[in-house]
Amino acid sequence: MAAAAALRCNPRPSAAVALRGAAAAPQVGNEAAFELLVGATEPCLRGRRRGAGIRCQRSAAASAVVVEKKGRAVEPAREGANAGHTESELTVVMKFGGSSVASAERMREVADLILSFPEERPVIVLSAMGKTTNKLLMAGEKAVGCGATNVSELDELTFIKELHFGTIDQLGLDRSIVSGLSDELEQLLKGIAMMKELTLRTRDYLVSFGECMSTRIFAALLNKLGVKARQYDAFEIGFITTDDFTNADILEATYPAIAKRLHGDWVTGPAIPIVTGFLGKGWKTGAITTLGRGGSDLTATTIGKALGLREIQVWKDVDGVLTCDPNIHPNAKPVPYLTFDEAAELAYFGAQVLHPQSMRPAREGDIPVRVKNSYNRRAPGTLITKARDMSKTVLTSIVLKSNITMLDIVSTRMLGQYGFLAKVFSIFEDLGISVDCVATSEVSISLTLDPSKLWSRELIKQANELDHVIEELEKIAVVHLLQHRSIISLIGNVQRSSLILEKAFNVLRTNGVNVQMISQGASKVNISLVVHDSEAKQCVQALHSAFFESGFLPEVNDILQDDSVAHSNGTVYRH
Ligand SMILES: Nc1ncnc2c1ncn2[C@@H]1O[C@H](COP(=O)(O)OP(=O)(O)O)[C@@H](O)[C@H]1O
Ligand SMILES: N[C@@H](CC(=O)OP(=O)(O)O)C(=O)O
Repeated sequence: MAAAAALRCNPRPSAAVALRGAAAAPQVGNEAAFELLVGATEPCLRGRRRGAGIRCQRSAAASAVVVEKKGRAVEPAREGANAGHTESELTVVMKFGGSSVASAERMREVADLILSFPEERPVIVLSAMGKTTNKLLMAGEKAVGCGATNVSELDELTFIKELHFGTIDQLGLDRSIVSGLSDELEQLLKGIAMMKELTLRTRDYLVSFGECMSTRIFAALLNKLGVKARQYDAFEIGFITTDDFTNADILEATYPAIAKRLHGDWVTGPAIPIVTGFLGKGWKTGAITTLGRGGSDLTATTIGKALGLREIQVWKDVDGVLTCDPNIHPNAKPVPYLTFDEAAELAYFGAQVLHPQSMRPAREGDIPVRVKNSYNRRAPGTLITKARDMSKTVLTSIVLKSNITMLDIVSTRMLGQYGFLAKVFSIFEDLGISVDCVATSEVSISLTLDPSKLWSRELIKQANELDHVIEELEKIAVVHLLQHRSIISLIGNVQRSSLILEKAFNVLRTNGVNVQMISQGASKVNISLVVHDSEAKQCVQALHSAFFESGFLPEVNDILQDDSVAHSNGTVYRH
């Protein structure tokens, strides 16, 4: 079986490039203890990779680890734990968010959780502890105006030091693990105070201390527990990004680079990799970048794709992706299955639970993503895959994105009809502003602007930025700027749009809400409605109650099984 797998994995061995020599080691069965694996000093015989990264194989005959560029895709069997992966390979990536590692107790629990999966050989991605990122940002803002001599007294700096040194003490670790970083952080804050300026580039350097500290502490904890672990700063191991500070995009070169580094280190000296989430290195500047708030999810899926892992797990403080934000509706329920498309729409349109870009690598590598609760391990969570049976799906989840800017743009007919749309969008392109939802008529366009892209510019400049957009648009159109709007996204099966919209508009009419724009059709899994901010939460609550708590969906499912309704173009059903 192993030999056959190896053959399939390396169809053109002559094209392979020798990476590193290594002595043969005995194969270890899947059932072998975790400690045995991480304690092993020799690489096992074979490994193979899927996805866009490199494929690695150690030839038994040549006694060398070989790496070759991805040729034709190799489909491993998926059945069973670690199916298709040999013992020399890392199998899953497990990402733990800030809430999962917020304290010494939580770190112990996460260590215990990881060790409760002895059959896995995981890569661990960690976020900063608890609210550290927010505290760092706050410290930076305060430093701008407090004067260098007062930096040491900043409450946020004291909080960060107490949290990290306190955690180290409680875990019985050595303070030197982070003392250098702590000094560097204080120096940086003094620098900001002296310059009286906090640029986006400095902001990214500043927040990087959170992940750099949490990963060092956690790696030290695992090592203390007798489990070999190795800490990595993502910006040192090949996470190459654009230089868009605070919202950088991962570049393609990242995949082979991190696969080479993580796999190479693993086969020469197996130790669980503990990688900083959220961080990268700008390809032009060489400076530390961040991937946008919540970006550790993206770090995890990038690693999953690069190494062709069996599964990507993101461990949160909720029982998976829920039917809506639990802060909006306490009765939100876990959604057991999602497709990458649904999850991507959901994330992009505001569900904080997943980073907006995080589904892309998973989809490209076709690696399943499991969203789990580190506070409730037994909860099944949400499994996100390429496809699922949508035949009985109507609505999956309701998402709210607030504080949206909307523009109504009506042509002054200075341009021909065919030139109007092109001109409008070229203005957004020139100014680098993303558009979320669009509705067009012959001579007008309504659209909403992506707040995260606006946010990524300095907040202070936002007003000027919009002024500039409007100034440009007014050369060809009459423009109305509508602020404080919200997008409510109904994620589900758009093939059932009549059913969804009939129910939704019923609810909105009952609540006296006027929809200001609707966007449907472009996405097969999302219908977006724009309402005023002041009505949005109440709308989501009412919609959630109507769709998920009133027995509506089970009733619809019953009807969908009835052929007569299946052919009734979606309009005949009971209320
Ligand atoms: N549809 C949703 N499903 C689940 N959680 C959601 C949803 N919308 C918003 N959330 C919020 O997202 C939080 C989890 O995301 P996040 O804080 O980024 O997790 P972590 O920091 O652990 O990665 C939850 O605590 C919840 O409050
Ligand atoms: N620490 C970063 C990155 C991150 O992903 O965090 P979390 O996983 O806790 O959402 C942030 O707060 O944005």
